Amino acid sequence: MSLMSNLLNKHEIQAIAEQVNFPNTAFINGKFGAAKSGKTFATINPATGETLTQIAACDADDVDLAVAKGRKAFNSGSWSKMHPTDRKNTMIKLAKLLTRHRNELAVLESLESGKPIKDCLEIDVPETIQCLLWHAEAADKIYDQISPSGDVALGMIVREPAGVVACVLPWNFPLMMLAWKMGPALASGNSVIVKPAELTSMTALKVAELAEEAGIPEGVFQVIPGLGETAGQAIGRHPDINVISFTGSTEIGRRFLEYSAQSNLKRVTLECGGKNPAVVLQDAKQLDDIARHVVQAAFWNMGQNCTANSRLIVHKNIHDALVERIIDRTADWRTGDPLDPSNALGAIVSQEQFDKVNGFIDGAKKQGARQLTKEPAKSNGRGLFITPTIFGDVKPDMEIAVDEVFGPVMAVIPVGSDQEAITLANQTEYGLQASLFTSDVGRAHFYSRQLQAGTVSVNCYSEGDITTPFGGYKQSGFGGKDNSLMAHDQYVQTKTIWIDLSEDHIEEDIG
Ligand SMILES: NC(=O)C1=CN([C@@H]2O[C@H](COP(=O)(O)OP(=O)(O)OC[C@H]3O[C@@H](n4cnc5c(N)ncnc54)[C@H](O)[C@@H]3O)[C@@H](O)[C@H]2O)C=CC1
Ligand code: BAL
Repeated sequence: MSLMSNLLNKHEIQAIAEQVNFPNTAFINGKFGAAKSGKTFATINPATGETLTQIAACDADDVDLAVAKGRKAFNSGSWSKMHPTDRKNTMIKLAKLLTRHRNELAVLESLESGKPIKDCLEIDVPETIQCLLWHAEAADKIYDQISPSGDVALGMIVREPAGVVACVLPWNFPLMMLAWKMGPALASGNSVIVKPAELTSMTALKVAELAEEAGIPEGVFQVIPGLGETAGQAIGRHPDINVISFTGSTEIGRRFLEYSAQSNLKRVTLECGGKNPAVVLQDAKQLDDIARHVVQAAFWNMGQNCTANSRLIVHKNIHDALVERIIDRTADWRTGDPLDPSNALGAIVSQEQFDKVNGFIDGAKKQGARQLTKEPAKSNGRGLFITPTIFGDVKPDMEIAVDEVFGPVMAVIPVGSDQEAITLANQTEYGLQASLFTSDVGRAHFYSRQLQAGTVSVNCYSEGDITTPFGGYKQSGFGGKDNSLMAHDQYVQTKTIWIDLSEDHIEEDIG
């Protein structure tokens, strides 16, 4: 199956946008329907301010129903005890359906999130499909273990699905984060309940439609859109959910730990914020390449990325030459209509985020940071646009050097030595990702070990790929990893089965 998305032209994209149906009802036990309360909330196109549709606002009653149906499906074995090869094939069928609907998914994703359509077509949708396929393939390739317990016993360590899993999603990569979680959770045999972020519910609901068509049994994959305070909290506190896999802010991640402690001690895995550094050592060469990576790292997805490199920590000897190149490169990142495939950046996801990012920009100016790029274009009158903004001479204690901005804002911090660069890079409560640039392989090894981050990319900006575990150190994450086979560990529990093989026992049995 080809995962390559043909990049459509502007007119073709517009035509899809005009015809596409907006999925807006919850998907519980194989049926689409309104929330029990009948309540809805608006989903808004951040590029135009228009309301796209009203989405079912699920709350505790809907969560109760979905969990009951998920548990029933789990206990029935319709999925949990299905032969792993059949689970694999069903998930592959889903991936094929996603491929068939890839353009529609990309347009829905762009419309509700403001993400540039080029990214949706070339990155988000293909990687979503690849992720589901990769985990599907793993379903019948992960083995249980036999312990080294000698001849007197057979110690079997078996992996069993955890049960009912809830995935609580962010809005910055709605489809990709869905796939990162539903892929391994379904492949391991769980019943999966998804709560999309309230800003971006539609693509998860479209996936539900396709999951049904693929033949995933009812109750096994359910989507309950809703607000964090209501649906999210009800999930967090539910006594019959076994695992919650969360991506979002550290503040809400912390709350899920509280919910768990106050309810049934459900397992919680957290993928939270970051204040990620790009560290450029004194010996770094290839400044053009470095500038390309640093700009991508800071501004991709309008900087709304948990691994955004929002701090550039650069040795003073190469500072000017590098910063000049970065400013030149930034001009290539055209910001505008997300549905125009020639734009690299789209809209900021919501008014709240837009105000928050502008607050950081204003704060940086007040605190004395030097604005190196033009005054950011803050809006086209209707939509929420902020052009890439770079501040120089940033002091390590300024807000933009400390807080997660989650917008297209880069803080440049000059340093006098490589060790100072590493010390500053680690001077944060977060530890998700760090990029390190050096021309010396020894330094690369030495300093990448010193960086306190779940992923360190050397001479590039990267989060790794589907084969490498993703998750943070410190307050960036907790409890498990996304991606790679380790992701499956989030969604299984291990059981020891100890079978006595001692001679006494056998003689007794034989009589
Ligand atoms: N690590 C990451 O990838 C992300 C980080 N963020 C950070 O978080 C900041 C705030 O963005 P938000 O959308 O507000 O993220 P958030 O952390 O509030 O939302 C993430 C998910 O948690 C749910 N949620 C919110 N409040 C809840 C509650 N009280 N109980 C249970 N569930 C709840 C939301 O509905 C959503 O599904 C951003 O400015 C950014 O700094 C946001 C999204 C993704
Ligand atoms: N960049 C993938 C994870 C996240 O931003 O939440």
